[in-house]
Amino acid sequence: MRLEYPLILINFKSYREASGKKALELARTAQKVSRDTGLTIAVAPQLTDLHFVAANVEIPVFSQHVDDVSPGSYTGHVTLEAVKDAGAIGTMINHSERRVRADQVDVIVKRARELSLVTVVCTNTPEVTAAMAALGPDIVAIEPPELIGTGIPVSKAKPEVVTSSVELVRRINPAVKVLCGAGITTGEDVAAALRLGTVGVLLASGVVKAKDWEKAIRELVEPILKRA
Ligand SMILES: O=C[C@H](O)COP(=O)(O)O
Repeated sequence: MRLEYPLILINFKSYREASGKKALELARTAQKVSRDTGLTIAVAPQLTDLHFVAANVEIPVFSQHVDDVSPGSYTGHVTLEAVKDAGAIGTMINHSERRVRADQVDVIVKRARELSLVTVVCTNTPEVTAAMAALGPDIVAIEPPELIGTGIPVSKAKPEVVTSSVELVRRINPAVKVLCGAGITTGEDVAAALRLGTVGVLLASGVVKAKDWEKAIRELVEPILKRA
């Protein structure tokens, strides 16, 4: 599946509000807004919900994590092959809440490419973003961990972190797309992220914990529609 941009990637994390049947409800809500607006809205459900969600929606579905192991005797691990079989189009790697070593990122990115899986490598500083871009993922997502879940958007609180990351990626590997995340909750936060040179956002609590998911997602994409 070829991803279109801008991209809104909603990470369900381990929130109870978006697990089990509710994971599919939220994914279908995202799909409804995506169909109405023509914008790419992707979801990253918990692993236990991945196949269930991917089998019942047409929007892009990502795994939140994979391990750097091949199929075989690896109890409790998650292989790229398994998330592909489950219907994911790609995977996040190295989220600040699920860190892996740089050498593991390197292995995963290379193997994901062989399997035509999209890779979203999460980073915490411009320097780490530059290092991860050199490994050739499809996407890097710069997210200062201290802003995660705060509702204080990185695109306004730390714009320089975003612009530095965009600039470094442009220099080191211009084929890599840049998302930003952490504290993104409003359409203006998304618009600010796009103005800073990213191609979209990675977010979680602003949608998952919203009382009205559809209203929250529509509000997020409104400014993008105005740009079009
Ligand atoms: O994966 C999403 C990021 O950790 C941001 O989380 P947040 O939108 O709740 O701040």
